[in-house]
Amino acid sequence: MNSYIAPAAGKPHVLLVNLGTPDAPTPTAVRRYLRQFLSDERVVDLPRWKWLPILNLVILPLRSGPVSRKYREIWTAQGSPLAVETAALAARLGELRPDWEVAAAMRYGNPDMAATLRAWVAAGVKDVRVLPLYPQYSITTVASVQDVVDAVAPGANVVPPYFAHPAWLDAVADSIRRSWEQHGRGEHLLFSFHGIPQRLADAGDPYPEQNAFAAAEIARRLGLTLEDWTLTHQSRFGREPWLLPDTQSTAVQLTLEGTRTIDIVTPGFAVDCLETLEELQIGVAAKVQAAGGRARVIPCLNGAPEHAAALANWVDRHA
Ligand SMILES: C=CC1=C(C)c2cc3[nH]c(cc4nc(cc5[nH]c(cc1n2)c(C)c5CCC(=O)O)C(CCC(=O)O)=C4C)c(C)c3C=C
Ligand SMILES: [Fe+2]
Ligand SMILES: [Fe+2]
Repeated sequence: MNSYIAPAAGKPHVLLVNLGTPDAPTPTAVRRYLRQFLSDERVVDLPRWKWLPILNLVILPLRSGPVSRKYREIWTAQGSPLAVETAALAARLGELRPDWEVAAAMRYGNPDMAATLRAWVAAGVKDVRVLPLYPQYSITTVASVQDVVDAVAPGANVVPPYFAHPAWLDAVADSIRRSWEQHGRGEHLLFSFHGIPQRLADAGDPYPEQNAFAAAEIARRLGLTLEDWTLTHQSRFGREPWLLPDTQSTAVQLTLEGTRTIDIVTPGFAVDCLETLEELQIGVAAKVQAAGGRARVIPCLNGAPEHAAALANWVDRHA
């Protein structure tokens, strides 16, 4: 025996988990992705006998084609923005913390979080930390990641939501300031968060309060008054009432009332994705322009060094 080499299994293993995205911007790949995503009872909590026929006979046949065309509009040479940016963030975190093994995975689609966790458990890794890339808790997102962890790596540590972490709040506020310096400051700032059904909020999902806290803390860091900003929700799905007010209606209403320039920031999304790049940057911006105004979407933190540093610090605190 010569020199001793510490086994890789001895390092803390940190898994960043994002929602997931299709493997290709095609109807077939989108269908496969939506089937897995929308079959999750945490996401759609209707009785299976009622939901699965609707999903398979109505939603998937009608939605896969049109949604694949939306993905096509934002697809990059490296792949889906959500996958590319999540991998970039994981790489940045790995550079920052060479003492950790860092990987990126998805709740739905690839790379599959369950497969990564099973491989780590099989390799004898003792210290596994899972960081869901959702700043705010929702049963529809974080509880679903927890389900997979409970099933395949029950000894792993799931790091709590970071919506109140000062370093993260500072990083988002700084990104808004930087956008203002580069492009000028809009007359109004919208904090746009992905929606959930109002019914889940009424039943106690803490998501709305965590969004409100984060938006108010970021606004405070920017010295904004209550007239300067509005919290809105986007990406409504299905027919039941979702959280209000809606991002697009609010942006158009503000424009019609005379606001000429609107900035939109999305502190519920760790990285840019279909919902920020297509729904907001393409869709909402066009509606605002048609109403005679201008909306600018501020990029997510993505692989920014301050983002990786804030998350590293948060993971450390919850070891
Ligand atoms: C009942 C349906 C849905 C709930 C509840 C929901 C909650 C939720 N979603 C995110 C983050 C993202 N969602 C994204 C896409 C997306 N979301 C839904 C449905 C629900 N989301 C669908 C059907 C889709 C796919 C696109 C479409 O068919 O319209 C994405 C982007 C994925 C990408 O590939 O870029 C993100 C991110 C959160 C944070 C959340 C609850 C808090
Ligand atoms: Fe969603
Ligand atoms: Fe959407």
